[in-house]
Amino acid sequence: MSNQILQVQSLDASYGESKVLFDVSIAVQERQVVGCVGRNGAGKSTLLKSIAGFLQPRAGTITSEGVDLVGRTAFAIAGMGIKYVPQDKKVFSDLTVRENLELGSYASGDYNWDPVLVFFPKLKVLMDRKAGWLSGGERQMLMIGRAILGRPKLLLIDEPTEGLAPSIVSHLKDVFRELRKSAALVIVEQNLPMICAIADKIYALNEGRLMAELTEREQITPEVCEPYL
Ligand SMILES: Nc1ncnc2c1ncn2[C@@H]1O[C@H](COP(=O)(O)OP(=O)(O)OP(=O)(O)O)[C@@H](O)[C@H]1O
Repeated sequence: MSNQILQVQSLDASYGESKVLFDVSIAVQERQVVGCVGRNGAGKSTLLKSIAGFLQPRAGTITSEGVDLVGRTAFAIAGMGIKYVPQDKKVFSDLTVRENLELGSYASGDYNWDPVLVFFPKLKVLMDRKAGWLSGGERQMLMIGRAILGRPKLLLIDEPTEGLAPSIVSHLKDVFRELRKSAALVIVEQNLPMICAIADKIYALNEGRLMAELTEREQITPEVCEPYL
């Protein structure tokens, strides 16, 4: 279906000889929030990396609105409005927050920072601070802020709340609820109350295989997801 923001079909992925994903299929519609849960090493990050073009799949197809993503570079995929926020919260540590945002603007061609600063007003007072000195929460704000430049159609966000204080988790939850008004989100999360509060659909992975696809509101609960962690 061409109006699908993302369709992954029968994806196999590996690092060298080591196979990590087996026959994984997921679908994301416009403005949907899709959660991906699973134990450590289940292959969640590998799934996001494959979609974002950082890892070329061994088999399977990945399309966005009918356009094939496999074989395109990560830069080209980002240019199509599919932005990836990795788990490692890597920023340019020696550059200021402002300079990090400037690089995001340069890459996306979007120099309007108003939406970023509406979501994350704290970044205004941190503009001249080196990004390497930011707290984990502030760094996550910068990463997500940079990713929303260019008004992406799909955000792939890997464990955004890991290690963050409850107040920042709650803030990010509100930000994701706002972001979904203009973009679809795929969020890898271990925080089940948080992801269940905002997701329309949850995929559970285990040892590289899809174990469950939860689509009914009453299934999207921490209790139902817990056995997959
Ligand atoms: N660059 C790499 N080279 C080789 N193996 C890797 C590499 N990255 C990940 N793996 C392996 O692939 C498997 C899946 O890892 P992945 O990071 O996708 O899992 P995950 O579900 O995101 O786990 P976590 O929650 O711990 O981040 C693991 O067995 C991991 O050791």
